[in-house]
Amino acid sequence: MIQTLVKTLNLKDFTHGTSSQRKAFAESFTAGIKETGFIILEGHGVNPDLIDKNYELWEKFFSLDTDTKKKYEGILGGARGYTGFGKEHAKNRTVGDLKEFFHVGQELPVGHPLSSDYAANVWPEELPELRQHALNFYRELERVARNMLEALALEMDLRQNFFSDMIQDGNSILRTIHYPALDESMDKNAIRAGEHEDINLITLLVESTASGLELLTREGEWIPVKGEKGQIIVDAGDMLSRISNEVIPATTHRVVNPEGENTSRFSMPFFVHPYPNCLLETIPQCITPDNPEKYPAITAGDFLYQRLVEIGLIKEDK
Ligand SMILES: O=C(O)CCC(=O)C(=O)O
Ligand SMILES: [Fe+2]
Repeated sequence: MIQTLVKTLNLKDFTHGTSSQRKAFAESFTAGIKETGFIILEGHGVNPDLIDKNYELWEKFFSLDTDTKKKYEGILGGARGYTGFGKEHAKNRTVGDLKEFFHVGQELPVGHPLSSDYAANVWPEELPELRQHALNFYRELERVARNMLEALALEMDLRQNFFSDMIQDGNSILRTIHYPALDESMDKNAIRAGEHEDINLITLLVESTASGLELLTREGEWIPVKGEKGQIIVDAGDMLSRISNEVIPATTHRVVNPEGENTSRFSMPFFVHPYPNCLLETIPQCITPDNPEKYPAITAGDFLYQRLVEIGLIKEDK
């Protein structure tokens, strides 16, 4: 049932296909995120060795002692660097998630007009190789995101670069997450990642090392989704929901605690964000008499700030 509900698509159909294959890909992707919330992507062209190398290096980082990891903590509400265990919680929860993670953000050349909009990345000095591999991976995921957004624009009858221009030099985040094996000291009410929607336009979830990811169907049923090695799961976030006037709702998902073998889990979501000054305005085609405009325009930066307060990563200025 799960296999039939969440479609598997091949990105080559869009990047190298005939015009009818491109159209079919765009249609299936859009229908998938609209109706189910997730699609599984193959043929994305990200080198498997690059994925393995990133996992290998990040696993080494998370195995460092807590004091060492904390040297890289606390940069702009977790926008960059390390966020410690239990700190982030889903929007309507007070119990922290059972995870620690590390954020890598956009790096632009010195003198680039947007370079001062972004905090500098932090790199663990214990792992000198990490920077190059993480940034290569970031660029590759940006490329895949751009393709997916072009497909979405095609299906929505928008100009090809409508969405991909929004993420040009954008504020996307590569998050590597470590969910440790459960132990007695952990809060019994906590789960690996509480039910939530992502803040951004779309998310690319690179193959995780274990199961646990679940999707809430439009019918209100939780179903497990596990990408196989080499696959990327793609879902829609709140920003896309907002500008599409909820025509494409954000996907509700969570990561549940292991039931069988109690092992740690690693995953790497890439949150695809616009540049901070990008105006999130409702797409006119998504406003109809039955679906009048729901949200005023807001910049991506302001929207992100509001949401980071809600999930406990930023304390609001009073
Ligand atoms: O670990 C996963 O598979 C999903 C993580 C997630 O949903 C998130 O960090 O927003
Ligand atoms: Fe998420």
